Amino acid sequence: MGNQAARSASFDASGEVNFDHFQILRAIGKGSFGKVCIVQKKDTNKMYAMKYMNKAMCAEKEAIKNVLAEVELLQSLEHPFLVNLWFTFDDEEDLFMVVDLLLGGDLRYHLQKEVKFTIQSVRLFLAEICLALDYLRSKKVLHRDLKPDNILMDEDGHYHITDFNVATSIEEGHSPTSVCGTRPYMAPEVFEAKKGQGYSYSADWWSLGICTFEILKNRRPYDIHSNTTVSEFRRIITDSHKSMCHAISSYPESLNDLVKRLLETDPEKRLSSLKDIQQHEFFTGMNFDDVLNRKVQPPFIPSKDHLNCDPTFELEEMIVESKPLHKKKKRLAKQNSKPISDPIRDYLESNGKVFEPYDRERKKDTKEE
Ligand SMILES: Nc1ncnc2c1ncn2[C@@H]1O[C@H](COP(=O)(O)OP(=O)(O)OP(=O)(O)O)[C@@H](O)[C@H]1O
Repeated sequence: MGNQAARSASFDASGEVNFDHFQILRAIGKGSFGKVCIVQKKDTNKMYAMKYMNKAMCAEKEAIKNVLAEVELLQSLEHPFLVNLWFTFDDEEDLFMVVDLLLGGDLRYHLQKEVKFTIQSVRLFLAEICLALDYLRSKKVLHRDLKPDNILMDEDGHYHITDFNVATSIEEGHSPTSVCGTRPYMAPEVFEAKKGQGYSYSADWWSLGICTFEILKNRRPYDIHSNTTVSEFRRIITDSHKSMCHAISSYPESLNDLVKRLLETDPEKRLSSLKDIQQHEFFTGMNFDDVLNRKVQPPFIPSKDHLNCDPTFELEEMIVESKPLHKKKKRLAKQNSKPISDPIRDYLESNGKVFEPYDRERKKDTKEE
């Protein structure tokens, strides 16, 4: 991406974090609400992924509430196996989230490439994600959309959970009851939440069970789709339970048992805590402190020869995009005379709040002083 504007911009590194503090290197991805590019912070030279969402588009898609909730939630979290938020700021057009840069591609990408994960890889994958889920539980957070698309790998082969768009905080004594997430990965109690009792942390562990099966077999255990109805759901799970068990029967018994216990339909009986995991035979001999400290060498390391993402995003940004990021400075300078509506700040104002940029680096410095 051309970055003349960013490069030549003068900026005050001691001031509030903003777009000028970063050099835009290249576009790497596109989600339903925004785009992602690789950036370098000019004062520290650290690399990050910068997600930016057009404010007007957020308002059009009625996504403002969720986006702001995600930003607020991410500010309270930090863990080696999450994609951590470092900075948030905005300008007239966009809301920016600067997060850990993970260049190993998402798990979906590797499944599509038909990577054969060894038992040892699956073991480390599970240990790292279980540590992240345990951390989320300690923060009273339920992710609600754990799936291969939302698990990113770093260049060393460690796993990181991302996309907290539908995550929720669980208040003491209040179980969430809204049907949320991606159907093929949704726990039965979430799928049936409206007629049931609500659900809790164990819902994420069901999704982890589905992901684990998918890593082993490169397909999901149950034929559930975005249009599967509540009444079909139970029948599909009951009818396919035997074939699910059969499909994994050639793996070591301890792994078999683990997958079945993650895919336990009764959330009360489901394996759903780090303690359960640490005591399970499949993890005999695994030192979870070493895992947490990234001292366990990942058996599968994503290829470094190429960026594990689609190069078309870069081309699209340069050719098709009507408001390219690298021309932002000029564009905003032209607009300066015109008053621009700001749906995000308006939304906050109507809720008695103001937009505040976030800077995790500065927070850490202030703590250390
Ligand atoms: N932290 C990151 N490091 C490296 N690449 C990333 C990072 N976050 C996202 N990407 C890339 O950008 C793409 C789009 O990510 P994004 O999170 O915006 O959307 P999504 O998860 O695909 O979709 P949705 O917006 O529907 O959740 C991802 O598929 C991935 O290739």
